Amino acid sequence: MKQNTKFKYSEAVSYSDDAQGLKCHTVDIWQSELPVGQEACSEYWIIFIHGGAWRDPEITSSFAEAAVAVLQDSTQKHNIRGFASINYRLSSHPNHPASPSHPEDPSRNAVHPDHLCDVQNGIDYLQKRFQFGSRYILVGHSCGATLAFQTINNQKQSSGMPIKETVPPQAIVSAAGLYDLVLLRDSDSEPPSCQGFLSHAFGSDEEVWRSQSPVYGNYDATWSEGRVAVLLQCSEDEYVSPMQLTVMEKALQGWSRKEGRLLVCLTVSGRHDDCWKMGYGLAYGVETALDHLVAKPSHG
Ligand SMILES: Nc1ccccc1C(=O)C[C@H](N)C(=O)O
Repeated sequence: MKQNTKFKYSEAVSYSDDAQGLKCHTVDIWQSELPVGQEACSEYWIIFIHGGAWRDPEITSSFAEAAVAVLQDSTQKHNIRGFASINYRLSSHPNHPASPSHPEDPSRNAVHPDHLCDVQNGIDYLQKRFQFGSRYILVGHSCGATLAFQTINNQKQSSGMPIKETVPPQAIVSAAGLYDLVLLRDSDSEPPSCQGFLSHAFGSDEEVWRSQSPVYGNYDATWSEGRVAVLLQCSEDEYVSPMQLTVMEKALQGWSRKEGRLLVCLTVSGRHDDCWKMGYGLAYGVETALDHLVAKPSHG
């Protein structure tokens, strides 16, 4: 019965085989309880990646809860096979007022590409378990948006830790994204904070910041599965300037020219974190992506 779509919730499912069993190597899952039917080819997994400047211990996988609640009740719910929200190791934040990081804590001392490795491991776990291939939408907020685009650009990265090669998503919904890291630092307000967390997350070599910035991706070459990119900006964002969206829109323009692809930029109301705290902003982005994916199904 369409009206009875229910999603079974599993909290903190481990995606890693490490013996430590770290909480940061887990994913929350909401799985549709409907039997896989004829509509399976129009059903998507929605996979969330949280923000928090790679370091904020108060922003975790649970950031997706409000958007999941909105989407479970939306007209698009029949096109959703499940939701997942990925935790990943954070970078150090020794000055956090309530929970400063400890130098020995393996979950709070990550440096690029650790965050990305974890996200790719989470997606790999979900892809193996649920077999959805490219039929998923990656939804990233703030640095989670950076990570979402990095999963496409870093498929074959060979230096450092091995990164799982996951099948890229058919759509990305990115909200308040950090797309050009050097520009982010250069447009920092007073008192500056970006230099600090960017150095903790990527080290001091700005060439790494540049090469890891989503604006320098070659999406025409690397994202052949991609059919929709929805870029959201928050009208009262206190951290991210509208320039970030402008440069990313430009970076995706060549990719978007191919027939059947959609690049949309949307403005949602509220401050940097309101779009996930209230859920409506992220849900609106996901609904926009699903509208296009389902109206023009690909049979590839
Ligand atoms: N300064 C930023 C610039 C861009 C994006 C996020 C932030 C943050 O500070 C977010 C987070 N609430 C934090 O304090 O870590």
